[in-house]
Parts: sequence; C-alpha cells; structure tokens
Amino acid sequence: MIPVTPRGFRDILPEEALKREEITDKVKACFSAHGYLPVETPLLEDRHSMERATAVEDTPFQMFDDGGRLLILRSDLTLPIARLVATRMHADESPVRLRYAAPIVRDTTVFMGKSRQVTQLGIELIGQSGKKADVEVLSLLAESLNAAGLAGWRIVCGDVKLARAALDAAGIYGEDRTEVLRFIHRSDLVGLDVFLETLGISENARRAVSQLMRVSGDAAALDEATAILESIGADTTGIEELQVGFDAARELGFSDALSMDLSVLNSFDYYTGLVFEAHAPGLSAPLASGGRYDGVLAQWGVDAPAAGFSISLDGLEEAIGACVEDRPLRIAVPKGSLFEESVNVLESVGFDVSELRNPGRHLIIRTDDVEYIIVRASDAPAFVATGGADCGICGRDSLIEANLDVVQLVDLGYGTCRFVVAEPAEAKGAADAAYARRGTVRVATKYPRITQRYYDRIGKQVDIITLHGNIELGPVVGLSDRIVDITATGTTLRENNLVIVDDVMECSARFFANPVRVRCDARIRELARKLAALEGAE
Ligand SMILES: Nc1ncnc2c1ncn2[C@@H]1O[C@H](COP(=O)(O)OP(=O)(O)OP(=O)(O)O)[C@@H](O)[C@H]1O
Ligand SMILES: O=P(O)(O)OC[C@H]1O[C@H](OP(=O)(O)OP(=O)(O)O)[C@H](O)[C@@H]1O
Repeated sequence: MIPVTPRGFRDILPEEALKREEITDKVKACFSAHGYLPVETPLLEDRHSMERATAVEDTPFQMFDDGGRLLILRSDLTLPIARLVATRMHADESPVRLRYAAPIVRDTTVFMGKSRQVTQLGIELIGQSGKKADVEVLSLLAESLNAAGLAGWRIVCGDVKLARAALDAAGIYGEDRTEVLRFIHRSDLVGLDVFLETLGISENARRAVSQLMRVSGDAAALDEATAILESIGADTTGIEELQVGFDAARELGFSDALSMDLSVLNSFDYYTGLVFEAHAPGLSAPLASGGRYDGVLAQWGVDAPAAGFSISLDGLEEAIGACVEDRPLRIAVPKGSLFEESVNVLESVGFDVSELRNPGRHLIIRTDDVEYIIVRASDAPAFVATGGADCGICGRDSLIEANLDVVQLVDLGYGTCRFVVAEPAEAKGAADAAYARRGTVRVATKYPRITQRYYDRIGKQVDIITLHGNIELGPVVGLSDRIVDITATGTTLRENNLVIVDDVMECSARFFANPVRVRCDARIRELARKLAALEGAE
C-alpha cells in the first residue's frame, strides 16, 4: 500500500486545525501582551552554522543544497532565532523579545507512534540576564499555560550551575565530565553511579554528585541541595536562581504547581543556568521546556545573555482534551525469570502482592494502591516510556535495547548475569582469521544494540544477525562466527561447547520510571527510595 503521508507525519483536518488555531491564538495573545514580537526563520538551516552552538544530533532529515552545503530540517527554534538575533539584530543594546509559532521535526527515538512534526509556540528573551529575566520567562510560561485553558499543569525546575559546580568541586573534568553529563542527559542515574565508582574521586565527592542528581521536591528541597553542595565546598549560585523561581511562583500564585528536580538538565548542552520543563496530566512527555542559554549568541560573535521556552502545540492539544482521573500507581512487572524476585521486592516495600503471585491469565492485577501490569521484560520500557505504566522493572539489557526515554532510578541487585562474546571451543582463532579476511565479524545475538555498542567500543566492524532465542546455535551451525549473549551459570555455553572470548557488560534488574510521571508523582520517588534501601539494591 502506498502511504497517504510520509511515515511519522499527518494531515490535520479542519475541525482539529480550528482547535489548534484557537489554542495558538490564546498563547500568542499572551506572548504579545508582554511585548514579544513575531519572527520567522527558514525551514532549513546550515548544519555547520548550527553546530557552532551545540552538537546537532536531533534531526532525522538532512540534505545537500545545489552548492554542496549540508542543510538540516530544523529540530528546534531557539538556535535559529539566536542566529537570527546575533546576525541581524542588536541584542547587545537593548533586550529583544521574540515569539514564534512554527513546526519543527524531531529525532526518530521519540517517534513511538507520535508525529515527528510538532508545532512549537515559544518565546526568546535575548539581551537580558539576572533574576528579573528568569522570572519573566518562567512566569510567562505559567501564564501562557493558563491562557491556553490547560488545568493541572506543573513546572519542574533545575539549574545547570548546580551540576557544574558539583562536578568542579568533585574534580571531574574532560572526557569523564562529558560521560557524566551523558548519563544525566540519558536519565540513567543507575549508570551514573556505576560510572562514578570508576573515577578516582573521593567517596564524599562521589556521593555528593550522585545525591544531587536525585534531589527533588518543593522549595524545601533547596536546603537538601545546599547541604550536598556545601559538603564538598561547591559553589551554590544556582540555588539562588532556583530560590528566585520559587519566590516568583509564590508571588504569582503558582507555587503549588512548581517543584524542582536536579536531574532536569534538558536535552541540549547549551543551557547555562535555570532550566525547566512543564508537564500536564495525561501526557507522557514534557509539554514545554526552556531555560537560560547565555553562551549561545557568542558563537555568532555577539555577547548577549538569553533565555526562553517552547511549548508543544500538539502536547497542549492532547492535554486539554485528555480525560484525567486519579488512578492507582501503575507498575510494569516483568514476567519470566525476573518475575518472582520482582514480586518479592514489591512485597518488601509494603505492597499487596497476594493476587500478583498467582495471576493466572490476568494481565492486570488491581489493589487499592497499585495496578500491576504483567509484561515481557523487554517490553517494559515501551510501556513506561509511552505512559502505559508509570514505572517498571526490567534488566539493564532491555533498557539499552529499547533505547527509550525513561529515568533509571535503582539497581535492584537481582537478575544478575553477564553479557559475553563467545565462540565454539574447537574453532578457536577462526573468527579472528575470518575478520582478517572479510574485515567484519559475524555475530548472532538477541541484543543488537548492546552488540553494536560493544563493537563500536573496541573499534571492530560487525555484521549482526538478530535471533530471538537459542543464540548459541549460531556459530555451531555456521550462521555466525561468534555470539553475544547472556551467561548466568555458564551451563548453556558449556553444554554447547562454547568458550568466552570477552566480557561485554554486567547486568541486573533496574527500577525505572516515565520521565514525566517521576517528576510529577511523589509516589514514584518514594517507591524508588524504599527500593534503594532494600538489601542488595544500590
Ligand atoms: N540466565 C538468564 N537468562 C536470561 N535472562 C536472564 C538470565 N539471568 C538474568 N536475566 C535477566 O532477565 C531478563 C528477562 O529474562 P527472561 O528470560 O524472562 O526473558 P527473555 O525471554 O530473555 O526476554 P523477553 O521475553 O522479554 O523477550 C533478561 O533481560 C536479563 O536481564
Ligand atoms: O548461563 P546459563 O545459566 O546457562 O544461562 C544462559 C542462557 O539463558 C538465556 O537463555 P534463555 O533461557 O533466556 O532462552 P533464550 O535462548 O530463548 O533466550 C541465555 O540466552 C542463555 O542461553
């Protein structure tokens, strides 16, 4: 069948388009009332020009123009507007207030059945720094969500300065720092802890960085963050910026809707101070995001501070129409080999698991406080990332393979196994000889992403043959040179006469959550805290 629209794109018919127009008009009117002027930028940008400010990774579409220049379809509007202001306006003389309503196209990893094209409604305040500017941007976000007619929204703040100060004080620089930030951006707090263990830093510094990224809550959590920073003599400037945000929220009457979470650093690496996300009940991805990005215009030769945010019109539309009810916490519980221990840990933290232990053919088990959905371990990340469950449990391997946006909170310490590269004992050396001849190694696996990452790390080209079980057969019958697979007791390898050539990674069960729910629903953090306190968990 010939698709009606390109995959990931859709038409919007008049009835819906009218609704979107109505929402857009309300938000635009709100921006205009605060002196923001409209601006438009091209659909395409010169990749090289955008990369002056930040790494461009988030764009699935790029092309060459007739002059051989590499162009990208814009994946955000902040950078194009920063470029426009730096090259065409005079933000260093007086603040420039700009607004936009325009489509962008997103990366495939956030695709998951959603449209790749999103219309963003946003503002940029360029040429003004300090408390006044931060408050203007934050309160305008709150005001525009109200103006759109959305109820129950929340804003969650973080501050990039806090993470930077902690990393400075801990002495984490260079590649180690890049790696730490990568873990934080991927919301892999478990992986972060494991990586911190490998660094030659003091126990105190390691604990401070780890704990800081887990600070969340209302204004009272600022004291916790301050104490952590002071314990390693780190600069606390970012705390004042967050305090200003909380003070403004109190004055403007939205303090109940404001909280902080220091793992919110936003996905771009150009933010320099206060950062924030807005969430709406019923949505599984942030509705809006923004923050301060003071260094960006300097990349085009203009030294001007800047801050802004963008709201997803598609998100607003979905949230306004969503039917939201208070429901029990929904947990994705893996069936299979992780099931029994998962049920045990849930019981240990006080949940009623009597029916869950013997579910029969029921896939959902309801108690007063929780709803368990029973899923394949490898499907748990998809259920959680799309909001089908609030949080869940699965092995580290399933999280890597799914590669979805979830927050990894606790290493539960069970379901431990190793991922290894193995080959037939009698064919020792054959894979290396084949590699020398072909320039690539053939590997059978159920875990293509883990395998690719391993071969990227060791710098060898690999042809991956994805199987769904009995992987060990691959090299035995000549389908592949080697396998990458799980080994626990070693029995399967031994009985099939395979020997381990290298270790790929250690694996155990992890507790993880939807990135929006974890920031809006205190029950998830509370559950994470209890799970982390159990013996065996880390
Ligand atoms: N010996 C083992 N074999 C398989 N998985 C193990 C083993 N030890 C621990 N695990 C962990 O248990 C998880 C679930 O394994 P299980 O065998 O239940 O499911 P699966 O059949 O491998 O995968 P799925 O049904 O989700 O496709 C694995 O992803 C891994 O993290
Ligand atoms: O070291 P061992 O204790 O022998 O465990 C390792 C085996 O367990 C897993 O298979 P699983 O039972 O999940 O079946 P699969 O081959 O269908 O994935 C894995 O793929 C190995 O085959």
